[in-house]
Amino acid sequence: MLLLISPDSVEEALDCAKAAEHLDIVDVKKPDEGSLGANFPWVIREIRDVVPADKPVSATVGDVPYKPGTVAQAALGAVVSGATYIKVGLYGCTTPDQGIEVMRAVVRAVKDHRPDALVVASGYADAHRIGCVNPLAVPDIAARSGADAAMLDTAIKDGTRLFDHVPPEVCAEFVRLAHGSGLLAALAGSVTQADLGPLTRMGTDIVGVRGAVCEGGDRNAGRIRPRLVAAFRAEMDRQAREYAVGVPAVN
Ligand SMILES: O=C[C@H](O)COP(=O)(O)O
Repeated sequence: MLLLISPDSVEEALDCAKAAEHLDIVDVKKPDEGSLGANFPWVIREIRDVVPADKPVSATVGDVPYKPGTVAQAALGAVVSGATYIKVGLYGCTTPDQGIEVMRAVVRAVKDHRPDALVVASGYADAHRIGCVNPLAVPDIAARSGADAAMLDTAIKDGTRLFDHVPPEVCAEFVRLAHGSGLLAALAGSVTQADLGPLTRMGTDIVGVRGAVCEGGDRNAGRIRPRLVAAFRAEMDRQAREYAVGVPAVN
């Protein structure tokens, strides 16, 4: 399982860089513009410059409306700025067809510019609270639009977590659906170390985290701390080892 960490600024990205050996992907976002809030192109560029070259930089394109042209252009902005994982939150898409339309436009915009960039279609575990597409529709949206990964995050960061909205057995079905279509499965949403056992066992490819590696577990007021990234990775590694030898780790 890969560890994706979401800094909100160049300063936080520098702290991620200090913990680079413990993480896999640096994901640029702007949390004060939403769960998948998009940051400025120059911030993506500066973060690309300070993160070690062997670590991919991801960027969120926003909690996007059902406006395929607008979103495609924003996605191109992210890839031109140096991101090679482009994450789109299908916030304003109320039907799978709308999600496919938006994601097809994004895939074309991104891959025309950079064929090796990965496109991530993200739904929301708490979709029922915001009225967007059902979490289990996301793998099919991703597959039918030519995206590379299906993801879930939470839209409303009020302390509720991924598993509060989509229980582990349903997340496991999400992962199965994604893998069945040849996609990567990414899961996030106030994930804590306690969630790593189930996430590992269900075969999650990427876990996305911010709050759990911020001081005080506070994704807004707290800052990302290298020692918390290291501790999170240590628990991921422990779960992976236990799973590999068939001994369920005690959470
Ligand atoms: O992509 C991952 C998100 O940044 C997760 O943030 P969170 O762990 O604070 O919910």
